[in-house]
Amino acid sequence: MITFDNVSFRYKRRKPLFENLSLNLVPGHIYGLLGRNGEGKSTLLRHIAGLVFPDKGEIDVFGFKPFERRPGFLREVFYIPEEPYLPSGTVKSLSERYGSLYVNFDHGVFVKAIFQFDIFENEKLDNLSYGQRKKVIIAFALAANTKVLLMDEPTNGLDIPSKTQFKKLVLSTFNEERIIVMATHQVRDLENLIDTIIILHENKLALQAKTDEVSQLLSFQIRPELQDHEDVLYAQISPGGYKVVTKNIFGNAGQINLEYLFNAVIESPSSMKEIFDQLPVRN
Ligand SMILES: Nc1ncnc2c1ncn2[C@@H]1O[C@H](COP(=O)(O)OP(=O)(O)OP(=O)(O)O)[C@@H](O)[C@H]1O
Repeated sequence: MITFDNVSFRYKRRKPLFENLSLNLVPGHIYGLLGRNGEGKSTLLRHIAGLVFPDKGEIDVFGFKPFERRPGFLREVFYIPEEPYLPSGTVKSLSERYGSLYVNFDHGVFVKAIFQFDIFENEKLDNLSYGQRKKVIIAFALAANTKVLLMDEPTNGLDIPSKTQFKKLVLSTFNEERIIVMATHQVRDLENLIDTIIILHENKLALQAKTDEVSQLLSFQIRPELQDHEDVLYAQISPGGYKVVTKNIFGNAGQINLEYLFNAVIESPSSMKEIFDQLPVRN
């Protein structure tokens, strides 16, 4: 379990980034963390990883205070920053040298992921492109089998087939004991992968909802015209008419569009809050 209890934080000489932020993340879920540029997504991941500590409030990660960075904590939390660092050596040597830092490291998972990402085991890490380096660190992180896996913009630099492989690999290595949090702007890449959406907006948690809750409460449709639009929470013109987000009054769960959901939360935060306040409080 990861808990933020009334966390406030600002970088020195900067405006506040989080104000009394409370959050509960539980094992068995893949969270998608969304927010506009500079909203604090990377900073939130860095708080969980213990690389930044809060000015106020408490953070608990499976019983550890992250910023103490105890060995038991470091063995169970893997953080992939947007620009990951890789040491020198071959792809294979990464797993051989550093896998033992993680008690549950599965060399077989690493080899399989590397193969599926079309990377050669004997390739030198220094010679890899940005996207290939990203794939290697993702393969290593999935093989590390930590309880917590934090990924910042994991699909940046991945080509289209690799994004599909990425989703398959994440789902095939995921289990009920793990928490995965992915911060991204590439919302399409998260479709059918994440099961819970977190949106940060203006120093606060604007939304935390499971995808099935979103589809029960909201409807995403295309309307040829936008005449009677009182019920519309968000509309965007598109080739087939208007793509709109409305309340789901008929209760038929349909497909979610994460981009429109995000825009609806940013444009109509109070209406969205009212709708999502119907959900039970998470402890
Ligand atoms: N080390 C730092 N020192 C001072 N300010 C920082 C530092 N790191 C980030 N910031 C500032 O904190 C704010 C949040 O940054 P952060 O990278 O967490 O946002 P983000 O939501 O991940 O942004 P993006 O979507 O652009 O990647 C930004 O205004 C950024 O300039």
